[in-house]
Amino acid sequence: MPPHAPLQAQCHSPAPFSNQGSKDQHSKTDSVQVCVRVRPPFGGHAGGVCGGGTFRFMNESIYSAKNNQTYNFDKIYTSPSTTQTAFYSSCVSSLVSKFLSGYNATVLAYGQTGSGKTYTMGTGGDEKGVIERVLDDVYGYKIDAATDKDTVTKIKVGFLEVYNEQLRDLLQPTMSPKDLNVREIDGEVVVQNALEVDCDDYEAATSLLREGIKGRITGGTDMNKESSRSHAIFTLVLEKTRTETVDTIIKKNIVRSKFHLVDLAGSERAKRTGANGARLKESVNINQGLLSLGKVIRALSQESLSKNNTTPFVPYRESKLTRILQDSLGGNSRTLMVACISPDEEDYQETLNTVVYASQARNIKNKPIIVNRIIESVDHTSQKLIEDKLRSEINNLTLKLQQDTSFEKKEKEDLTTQIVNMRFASAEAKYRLANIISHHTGGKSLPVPVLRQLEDISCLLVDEETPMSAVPSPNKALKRLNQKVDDLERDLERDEQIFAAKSKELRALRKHLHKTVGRVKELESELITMNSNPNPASPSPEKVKLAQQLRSATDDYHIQQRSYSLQIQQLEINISVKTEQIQVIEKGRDDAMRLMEEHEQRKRELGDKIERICEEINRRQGGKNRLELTGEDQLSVLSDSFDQKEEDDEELENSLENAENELNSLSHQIRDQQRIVSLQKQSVRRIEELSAEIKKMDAERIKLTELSKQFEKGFEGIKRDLNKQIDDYGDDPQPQSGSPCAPQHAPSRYDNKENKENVGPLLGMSEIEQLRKEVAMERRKNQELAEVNLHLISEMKDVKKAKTVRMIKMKARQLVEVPPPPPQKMF
Ligand SMILES: Nc1ncnc2c1ncn2[C@@H]1O[C@H](COP(=O)(O)OP(=O)(O)OP(=O)(O)O)[C@@H](O)[C@H]1O
Repeated sequence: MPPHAPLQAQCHSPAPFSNQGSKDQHSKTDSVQVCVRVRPPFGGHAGGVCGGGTFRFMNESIYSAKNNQTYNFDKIYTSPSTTQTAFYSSCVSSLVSKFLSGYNATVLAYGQTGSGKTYTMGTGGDEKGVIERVLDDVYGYKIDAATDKDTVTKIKVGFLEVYNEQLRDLLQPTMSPKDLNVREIDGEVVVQNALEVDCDDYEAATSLLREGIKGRITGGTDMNKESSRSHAIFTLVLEKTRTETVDTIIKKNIVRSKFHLVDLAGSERAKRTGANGARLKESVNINQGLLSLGKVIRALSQESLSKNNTTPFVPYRESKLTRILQDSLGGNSRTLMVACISPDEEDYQETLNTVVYASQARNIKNKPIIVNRIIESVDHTSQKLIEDKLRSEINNLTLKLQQDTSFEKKEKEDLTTQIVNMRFASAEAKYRLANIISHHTGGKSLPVPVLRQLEDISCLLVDEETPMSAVPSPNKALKRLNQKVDDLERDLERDEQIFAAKSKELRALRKHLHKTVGRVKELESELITMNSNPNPASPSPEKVKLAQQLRSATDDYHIQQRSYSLQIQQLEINISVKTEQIQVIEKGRDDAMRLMEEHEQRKRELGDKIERICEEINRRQGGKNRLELTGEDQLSVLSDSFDQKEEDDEELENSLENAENELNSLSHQIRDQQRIVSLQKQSVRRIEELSAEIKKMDAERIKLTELSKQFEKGFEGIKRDLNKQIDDYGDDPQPQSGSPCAPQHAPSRYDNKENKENVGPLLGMSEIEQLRKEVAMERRKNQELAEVNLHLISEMKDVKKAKTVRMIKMKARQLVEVPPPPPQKMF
């Protein structure tokens, strides 16, 4: 153990260190802060670096007499009586408050072995060092922050060690160093697979610190019998999540900051430690990390000193240590370097090295910023309340529409019955009219104009074929509305067209009725003039009855078939719309999957490329190490080949950086694609729903088609029977050609006994009068019903529109955030 000399009186006590900045240009808050701490001499010896005059210490600078140089710092602690508490509060505590407000922070302890790094940081021994004090403050803050109900504060702890250029996770010692890779993700340097443990309190965090310290690799050297042989990086992660809810949107503002507390391995030259064998290899690797750190510091300090702002190459990737500390040096962090030095005369060279090294670090400019992420999601509880409210509104509307619809449906059925009755009455009127004419003219021919008019009336009475189509049920439309949110507007338009067509039909019907009534009036006057003529023979009432039955059956058939065909048409439209929706959803999903696979493939290729480049770098690094091992004296001889290798390295570094950048951007794209795919996944449920609907509609369509065919068959049979019976009577009253022989049968209301009895053989004036009254009454009823119908249609339109708007809004809200459904089997 070498003799140690005590510090003398000219060593200054520390003045409060503040990150507000001191007088010179380097003290700005974004420069790396550097303070020097001199270890008290061992065994109370006097003399040494301070006392021997080798160095002269001032408040913020050190003068080296041997090379006549002055080195500036932010603060210098030379007094043996500087306590850990005083050092922490004057030097480190201001960094903690920055960390708590969201900035990244770093404290690095640098210096030769035995100079007090471990003592200062508290990564060994019993003294409470910087790390525990930082934890004290941070957990104190956490307790204070707990009063803010909108903010959740989480603290995580990680503890790594870089030993022999390999990473070790001190919180999971069994983890293989090969699985710990340094990567840059979203602009943040992270060690993949390294443990970050959630620690709720100070005790939990300090116990992890102790556990990690136990696992650290130490060993005895000539200079320190318990020397740390690795770089130890204790990391605190603070995550503050502030949550706000506006309407149904939950907004999370997450601020994440990192605090690296680094105890570097001793910076002394390998030969001074008296190391050989494994210890020598360790020393070389330690030096390698520190050498790279030195290069990074030199490059960054040149960058900030350069007048033309040229950016030299910064070899962060040269060692694991510099890669992890990339943010702390020249990046997004507030950084403090504690340069620990020994007071002993014999450590002069190491002390000078440390002083030079550390003073360079002061030139590094960092760019600290607070990084926050905002995540928005849907508040499902309030959304559910709104949905429930909307659902109950929809139910009310449905109920109302059902009531309206059943009323409307009944009215329409009545109307249909009345129209059919009226047609029957018209046909009967025509027949009776023919009888009356024949009776009054006694078989003589009528004047031509009278015959024409009679023909017209006859056509009008018999050829009335205005079909009755079923009015689409608003209730059905409402159900469709619920099922097909995407087609709401199209549905509405289609419904309006149907309503318009229906109204047109009703108008045409009224017009026909009007004409019929007019004709009946004209007929009346004609009949009065012809009253004196005798009554000719009339066709048998049975035949007339048969003809009426046939006509009635034909009418019913038409009405029913028309209704079937409209329903089938509507179903086919719905099926094709839904099929189209399925195709669109499936195409989108397939495209996203294909893109993602392509990206994954590219990512694998890039990963392989990066691996190859890293291997190449390691191979070259091995070569460089061998060069260094040949001894310091031969370094100058080999410097040329070393420089060449560095240039090659630079090239490799660049291509590695490019590959990593590409990999990063690919990862972003993949994440985006994954988001799209997870959104697409919810479409699977939609596809299933749509498919079920299509299946149901298809079954309905087949059923309707079948019914229609059966109906046609039945009608053909009835028609054949009736025609045969009519033919058997041998004379004329066949249905007119205007009644196209179309299919159908529904059990005819004219088949029953009561109706048969009501058919009289001939029409007299009183019957015509009666008919006229009936027609007028029907017309009035029709008008009233048409008005009711129009009123209903306009009400339905309003209701539908309002519902459409609500549904579209609801759909839009659902689309804003729907939690990705669990992966499902694709349809
Ligand atoms: N400021 C200080 N006050 C009192 N004792 C100190 C101080 N600094 C260091 N020491 C003591 O000096 C010895 C060496 O210090 P320490 O182990 O911290 O050195 P180190 O730089 O971490 O060495 P290594 O790099 O080999 O791990 C320890 O016994 C420590 O207690």
